[in-house]
Amino acid sequence: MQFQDLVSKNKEDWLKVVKHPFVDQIYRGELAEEIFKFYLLQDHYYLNQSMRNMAILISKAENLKEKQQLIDILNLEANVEFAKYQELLEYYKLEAKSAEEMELTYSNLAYSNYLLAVSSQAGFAEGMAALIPCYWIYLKMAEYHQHKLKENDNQIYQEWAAVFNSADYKRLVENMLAILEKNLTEENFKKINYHFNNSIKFEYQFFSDVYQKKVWKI
Ligand SMILES: Cc1ncc(C[n+]2csc(CCO)c2C)c(N)n1
Repeated sequence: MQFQDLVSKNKEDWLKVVKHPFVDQIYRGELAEEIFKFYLLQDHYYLNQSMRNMAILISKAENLKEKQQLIDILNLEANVEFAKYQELLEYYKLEAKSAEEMELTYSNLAYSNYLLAVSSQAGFAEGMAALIPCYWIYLKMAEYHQHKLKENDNQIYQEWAAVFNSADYKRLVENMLAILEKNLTEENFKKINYHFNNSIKFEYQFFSDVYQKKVWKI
């Protein structure tokens, strides 16, 4: 079994994420600033949880090479993406809040806790399968919308997009895919696909809630 089998099987769903209006508009420079600011605050929480999740996966990695690769990715997350978010929050004079102090979207709370639950309670391969859409889909988004940046005169959105369009980022994602592929078998494919698909759906819902600025209310 190969990563490509997961890609084909889930194509209809992941293309919906890639083509979500939030993504199209950010690459065109047309996304309303209010929505972007809302995304930043929600995503700040998500990234914090995502770093915890990576730490769990690092602890479960099978060998030194996999550990080193995952540590590199955590390093990128902490020192590139998360650092960029801190800068952006300062630029917009926004203050990142803890979960108890902010209103989260339902999908943000559900997705970040889903990742932590799979990583801590299921095996290493399942944890990787649940986590990979988060990285891989941002690469697919970059590939699909990159050409729109030429006419995008929003400097902030350009900088945001640049994080996911570097050779370094591509290499890190490819390393993750190789780790998953090594752990993919006929026997575990169904389970792996289940987690991969759930996270793709969570990515869609994350954008969808943010696009509507829809916090969790009953
Ligand atoms: C909901 C949500 N899903 C995925 C990402 C993208 N992302 C999160 S961590 C990471 C690794 C590199 O820092 C990447 C690409 C996001 N920001 N928000």
